[in-house]
Amino acid sequence: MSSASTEDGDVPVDTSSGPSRPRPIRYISPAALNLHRVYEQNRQRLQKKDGAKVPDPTAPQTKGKPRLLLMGQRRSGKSSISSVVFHKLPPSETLFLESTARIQKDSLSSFMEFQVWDFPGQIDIFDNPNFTFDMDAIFGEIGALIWVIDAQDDYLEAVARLNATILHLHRSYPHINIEVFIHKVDGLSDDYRLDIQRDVTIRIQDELSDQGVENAPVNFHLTSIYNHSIFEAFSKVIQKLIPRLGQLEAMLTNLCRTCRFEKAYLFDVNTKIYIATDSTPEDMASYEICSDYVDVIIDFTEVYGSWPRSDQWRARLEGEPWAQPLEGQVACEWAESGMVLADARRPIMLREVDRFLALVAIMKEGSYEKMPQINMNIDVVVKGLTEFFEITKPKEGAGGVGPPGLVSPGLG
Ligand SMILES: Nc1nc2c(ncn2[C@@H]2O[C@H](COP(=O)(O)OP(=O)(O)OP(=O)(O)O)[C@@H](O)[C@H]2O)c(=O)[nH]1
Repeated sequence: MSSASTEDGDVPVDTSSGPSRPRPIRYISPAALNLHRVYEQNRQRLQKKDGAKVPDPTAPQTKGKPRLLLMGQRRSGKSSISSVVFHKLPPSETLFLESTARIQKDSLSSFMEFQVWDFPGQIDIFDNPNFTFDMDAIFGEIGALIWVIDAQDDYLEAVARLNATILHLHRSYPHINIEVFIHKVDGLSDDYRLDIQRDVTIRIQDELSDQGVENAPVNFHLTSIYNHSIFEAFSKVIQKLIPRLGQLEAMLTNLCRTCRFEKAYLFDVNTKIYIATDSTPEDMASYEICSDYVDVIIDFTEVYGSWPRSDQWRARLEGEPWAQPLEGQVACEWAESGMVLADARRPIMLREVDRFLALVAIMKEGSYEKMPQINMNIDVVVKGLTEFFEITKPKEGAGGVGPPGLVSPGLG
């Protein structure tokens, strides 16, 4: 399961004068070093190609952790989004969140390490009389800028500030993805949501093309913390940070074809963000049911995880149709796998990949009888996924190791 550490962030200022303080020595595994090197080379190559500024690789900001920056007007919902998605705060409790006074930095260790920075709405980093912001320290990492617009409020000023921000960034950091969350759409009708999205999109595109900026990487999402839309939007944002996402998708597409699954998702179990899915068209209803299923399993195992099981129970699970010792049926030693929930027609299957990731698939009617073959195929895919993520996983001793994910009801 993911673990998060929160620092009450100091505003990064330009500290060019005075000797730099020695930083604590941290163990970095050879795999992480190699990954960091490849990542750096790739970033510098991309930036050189476009003649953009290449930040100093020894500067403290290049820690190899992609960064998500949450920006927007005051009370637009930035802290609520971060708390609901990354800290499991119930949406109704965001009503009591205080306004953010300083940059809030979260470091998240999951299937990959990344950071989430929550900016106070009242600070304009490009036009601030009190501070000189170190732009490289903020925007130096490849990641995404998430601009939150309150759709229930007058959004013209928010759009104007977003335009100014895009224009500033476009010059020095043209590759940063800008993700616009048109937020708090829960109180709005479907038609009105689409009207707002169209209006915001046109206002941004018109302003950018007036300024001669074409094809800026700006994407739009309709979001609310009161439903799955915020998780779905974050899934899309995170997926852009995963190298070789296409290979993950190809694995899931092959699995769906071989096992005749309707849809398969690879979930980060802690945040319910999906890392990848197969190539069939996006389907919100499938995502919702799979996401709820992850929740059910987590809740269930939290309640019953340590329940001692009888030999009889174990014998039943090891018998037909699985015919395998329980240890052989689990994806890793910390976690249960191969859970099947059969509603009337479409069984849903969850299989853990490791302590962070779970494969969830919606099967077709009648596929339950073919579980032994399906399990064999899933074994192969889980092995492939494990290899894929091996290099990006946080290592023991390098910090950020969370408790086991879905603890087996039987093995607890
Ligand atoms: N209806 C609705 N309200 C939301 C949503 N997200 C956040 N809110 C509410 O918006 C209010 C402001 O949320 P915050 O997260 O504090 O806003 P912020 O952008 O972090 O504000 P600053 O820290 O001042 O920059 C809170 O009362 C939240 O409950 C949403 O999706 N729908």
